[in-house]
Order: sequence, then C-alpha cells, then structure tokens
Amino acid sequence: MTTATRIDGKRVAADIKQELAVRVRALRGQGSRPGLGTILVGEDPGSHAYVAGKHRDCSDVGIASIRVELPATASQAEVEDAVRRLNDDPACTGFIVQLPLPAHIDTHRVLQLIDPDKDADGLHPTNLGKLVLGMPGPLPCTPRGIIELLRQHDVPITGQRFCVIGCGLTVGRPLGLMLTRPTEHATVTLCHEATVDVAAHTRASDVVVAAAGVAHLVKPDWVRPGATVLSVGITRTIEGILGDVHPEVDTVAGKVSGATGGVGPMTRAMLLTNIVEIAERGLDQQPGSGLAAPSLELA
Ligand SMILES: Nc1nc2c(c(=O)[nH]1)N[C@@H](CN(C=O)c1ccc(C(=O)N[C@@H](CCC(=O)O)C(=O)O)cc1)CN2
Repeated sequence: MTTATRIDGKRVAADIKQELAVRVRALRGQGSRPGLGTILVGEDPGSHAYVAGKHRDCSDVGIASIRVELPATASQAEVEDAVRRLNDDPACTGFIVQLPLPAHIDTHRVLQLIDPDKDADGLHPTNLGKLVLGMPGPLPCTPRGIIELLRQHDVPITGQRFCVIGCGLTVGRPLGLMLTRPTEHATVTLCHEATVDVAAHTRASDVVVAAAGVAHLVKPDWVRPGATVLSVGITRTIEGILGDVHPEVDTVAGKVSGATGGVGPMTRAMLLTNIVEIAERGLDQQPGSGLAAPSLELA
C-alpha cells in the first residue's frame, strides 16, 4: 500500500510569514505601518476561528489589527456602514468581510462597497475584472495559496489537467481564472452540483482540488494513481473537522493535502501578503518614489 507525500501548508505559510515580517519591518522603518481590518458578522464558530487566526498572524509579523464585529441581526445598512468606516480609516491598509454573511445580507452589495484599493481578498468586481483581463491587482487568498503551495511542492502546473470541484466565489471560480492565465496555462475542468459523473473528470486529472464542502466526497477510486489531491472544503462535526477528500485517497495519490494544515494556513499567509503588497504599493506611489505605475500584463 503506497502512502502519498503530505503537502505541508503550515510549513510553507510559516516561511512566508518570516519573509513578510522582514518586509513589514522595512515598511515601518519608512514610517508606514500596515494594518489589516476584518468585518465579522454573526456567531459562526468557524468564521470566528478563521478571523482570530488572521489577527494572530498579524501580530506575528507586525501588522496592526482592526477588528469589527457585528451581531447576526445586523442590518444591511449597518454592515455597509462598517465597510465605509474601514474605507475611510487611514490606519487600515486593507480589509476583508468574512464570508459567509448571514442570509439576510446582500453579499454582492457589501463587496461592491469595498474600496478596490483596500480589497485584501481580491473579491471586489473591479479586482476580479482585473484578474480576467490579466491586469495586476490583489488576488483571492485561497487560490493564490493553492498555486503557491503547488509550486513549493514541485507539482507541475503548466499543461497539466486540473479538476476543481466547486465553483464558489472564494475558491473555485477565481482558481479557474488563475490557473488558465498565461503564467500557469493549466487545462481546467470546473465541476459543480449539476456536473454529471464528477468522478470521470477527477480520474482524468493530474491535480484534483476539492472545494465543495462535502465531507469525504473524493474517494480513492476517483483518483488517478500518482495524482495530486488538495482538500479545501471542510465540514465540522462532533467528531472533528472532515475534509472533502477521503483519508484512503492517500493509498492512491502521489501528493495530498489534509483537511487541516494544508490550504487553510496558506489562505491566511496570502492575506498577509496582499496587505504588505498594498502597503508597499502605497509607498512606491508617493511623490518622489520614482517608480512608474505597473503596466498591463499581455495574455
Ligand atoms: N472573506 C473571506 N471569507 C472566507 C474566505 C476568504 O478567503 N475570504 N475563505 C474561507 C475561510 N478561510 C478564510 O477566511 C479560512 C479557512 C481555513 C483557515 C485555516 O487556517 N484552517 C486551519 C484549521 C482551522 C480550524 O481549526 O478550523 C487549517 O487548515 O489548518 C483559515 C482561513 C471562507 N470564508
């Protein structure tokens, strides 16, 4: 019985954080302290855990934290006011609205209100449009983390067949866009709940990214021997956290990331990276920095 090599997001994220701490020290030396804002609405335990982790990371690397918490009963107007306040707060370099929002809140209206220059998640329509056009801008954290994780584990991307299961806003949809950029040039199949025979698509793929939020969806017989399999979606149960990938996939796959310690820590590391990049751009654009505006990336 073969056992797949573990893809270690915790280690790669720790290395990225060390490098970011150096860049933050340099920014602070130039009088600029980056600050991450978060808006969290409601009491979802998972969202609270993720936001707490994001602020722990900030303190590890020297980024300031601005936390906004609203009750699950907050109105659309109250959530929108919180966004406007962070847009106007000079201590806030960039911020995120933790998703999902309660069902009565119109998520798209909230995301559209974020100042695109402070959009640390890369989910504002302007920044998603830039991604489609190949223009520079902040990239959604989980897809950016997935691509970095694959690179750091020597998993080839260009020309490879990817099957991404789930086409949500934070993972599947932007990941498909990023993997098909000229810099990656992968061949991507995006599967969703209406896809017929998802297993046929995964079996034909070199890399499977499971982001459906269905516990143990990807079974060993769904995987081509030696393929790379990333577990992104998680389900919280009383027995603990279950990933979208069945543990026995380890007996077939070449490389596997687990339900924890894989893509999650990379999502957080990429959020910090986006904040540091926004802060560095802010300094570069100050009069007298001598740096030109970035040009359009040609497809
Ligand atoms: N505004 C956003 N909301 C959400 C995003 C996002 O990118 N932006 N993604 C997900 C959740 N997410 C980020 O917020 C996230 C998921 C997982 C982790 C993480 O560190 N996971 C740990 C396990 C933590 C635990 O015990 O639950 C791990 O994998 O080891 C961080 C962030 C939805 N919302």
